[in-house]
Amino acid sequence: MANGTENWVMMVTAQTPTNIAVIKYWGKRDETLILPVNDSISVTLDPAHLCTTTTIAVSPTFQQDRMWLNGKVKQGIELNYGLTDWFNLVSEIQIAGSIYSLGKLMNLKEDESQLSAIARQGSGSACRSLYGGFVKWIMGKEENGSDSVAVQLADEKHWDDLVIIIAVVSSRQKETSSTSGMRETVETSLLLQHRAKEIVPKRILQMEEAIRNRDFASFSQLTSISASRSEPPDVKYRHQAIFGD
Ligand SMILES: C[C@@](O)(CCOP(=O)(O)OP(=O)(O)O)CC(=O)O
Repeated sequence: MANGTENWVMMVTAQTPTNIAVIKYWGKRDETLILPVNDSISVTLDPAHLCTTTTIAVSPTFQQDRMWLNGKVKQGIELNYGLTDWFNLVSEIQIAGSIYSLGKLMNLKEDESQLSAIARQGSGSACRSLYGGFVKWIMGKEENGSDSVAVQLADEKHWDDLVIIIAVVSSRQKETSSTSGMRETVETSLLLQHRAKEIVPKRILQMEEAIRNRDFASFSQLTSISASRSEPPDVKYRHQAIFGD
């Protein structure tokens, strides 16, 4: 306990990879435990190119919780410690995963369910960064989230000539956060439950097969359908002028 005379600082640093979803999750069934409405699959990016370096510091001399992101203080963060996060990428763009690297920092190696639960508190998709290669985040059914875990589908050597190019088209922070976008979708979308129950489970199986067979045509097609959140066929019945752009 702090008695006013102690001035120690304890620091731990961890580095974790980021991941990019190829079958995305969109919507949470529990916002506290961060439990998704559907399974998702991602590719973990090579940490030699993209990663997050997180340093956490605790000290009885710290007066308040503070967080720095890429060297700048972030406001409105409530933590019981000082935390610095560095992305080796220019901005806070949407590359899912690893934001606080919490599981790794706490060094909980044994229990996969606990690791996923802790990583999810940083950002739901962060639990997929616990493994390299291709990773599935199983949504789980239990109310306490114990079966909502990340599992590795194939390691990083399985498809080693697959190259992912990240093109940063804007460094502006996105206007709607994933958290609020998902909340609004869960509250208002008539199609979300249909997507989660009927569409995604089939896509997950197709994607698993595409990864297993290193079938780039299917892999890329499934990835782009999942990213656009619209369904083929992409038929526009109205003239372009009606859309007003
Ligand atoms: C579209 C997504 O990238 C959304 C990721 O959302 P987050 O997991 O980053 O959301 P929060 O937990 O609210 O921080 C889809 C995905 O990565 O599966």
